[in-house]
Amino acid sequence: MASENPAVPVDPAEEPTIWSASGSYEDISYETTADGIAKITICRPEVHNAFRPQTLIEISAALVEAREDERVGVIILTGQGTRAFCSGGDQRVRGDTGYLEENKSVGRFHVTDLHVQMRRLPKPIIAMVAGYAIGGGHVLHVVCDLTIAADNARFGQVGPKVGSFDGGLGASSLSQLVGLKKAKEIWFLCRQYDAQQALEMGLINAVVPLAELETQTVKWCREMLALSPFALRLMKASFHAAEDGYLGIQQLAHDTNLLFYGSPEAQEGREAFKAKRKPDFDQFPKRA
Ligand SMILES: CC(C)(COP(=O)(O)OP(=O)(O)OC[C@H]1O[C@@H](n2cnc3c(N)ncnc32)[C@H](O)[C@@H]1OP(=O)(O)O)[C@@H](O)C(=O)NCCC(=O)NCCSC(=O)c1cc(O)c2ccccc2c1O
Repeated sequence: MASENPAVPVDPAEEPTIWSASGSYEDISYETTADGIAKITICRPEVHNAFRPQTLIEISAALVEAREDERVGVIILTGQGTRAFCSGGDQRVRGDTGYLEENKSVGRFHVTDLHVQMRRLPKPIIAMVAGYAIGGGHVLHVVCDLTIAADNARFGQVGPKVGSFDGGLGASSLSQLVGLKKAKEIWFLCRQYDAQQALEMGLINAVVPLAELETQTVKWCREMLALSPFALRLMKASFHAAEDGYLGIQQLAHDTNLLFYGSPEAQEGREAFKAKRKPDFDQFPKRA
């Protein structure tokens, strides 16, 4: 919002949001703001934004786009319209071998790789949820780093009702969020929970009026954009390191490498190799 008094600087968190669309996608849209927010929207409102393989392939491509874009610091994942964030796998293309991509006879679960990609992506991903986050759509928001929900949001798992289950992050991350007993309740009873209940159980970060969902989510994004991107990257990796085992440690370790490469000590090793001389590491302290 423009300040009425030109002497008073505009709070960047209050700047109006102008989205620019890019890419050519069938099931999603990809938009960015000039100040570094990317928004990925599932555009299948006729099925409450259920995903088919193509949808997940496109989300994955858009995440790569957002990751590679050095201007982007935070990513919003959402669904088109106000009735649903996402209702999970499109049951119309669920085959006997997994979800079927067009023109393929053998199915698979594209979410397996997508969940890993979201977890390893070194920028915060924020789920912006209006309406249903159900089944695999619920797991998607669980895998996001933060969730802002509209007051009409409804959360729940339906797997055991429809002959499915997600024992991956849909179980482990969920129980980290809400505790083991509550996570088991969510899966064993397949109830739906409203936004307030979800907030109370630690499943989401905030509930806002539906009409303010995007402005509030953008405000959260801008607060993150004002912070050190590398510190956020390391915090995301740190939160996942233990649960992700060696691969979690790998992420943190390689992030440390990124920092180490900038140090005179690492540079001495590189320069000595290139100059075909012995490296002089004696100049560096053996730090306590
Ligand atoms: C979400 C609902 C509770 C909403 O109910 P409501 O009564 O408001 O709306 P309708 O039921 O009338 O829905 C409107 C319209 O959308 C269609 N639709 C909704 N969800 C889906 C869906 N997931 N797939 C296909 N179509 C859907 C619905 O049929 C209506 O169409 P019309 O033509 O009749 O108008 C309720 O809709 C609901 O319960 N939906 C089903 C939720 C569901 O079963 N989701 C799948 C769960 S399993 C899953 O997601 C999953 C995916 C994976 O990739 C996995 C991978 C690995 C392991 C496990 C996985 C997994 O479990």
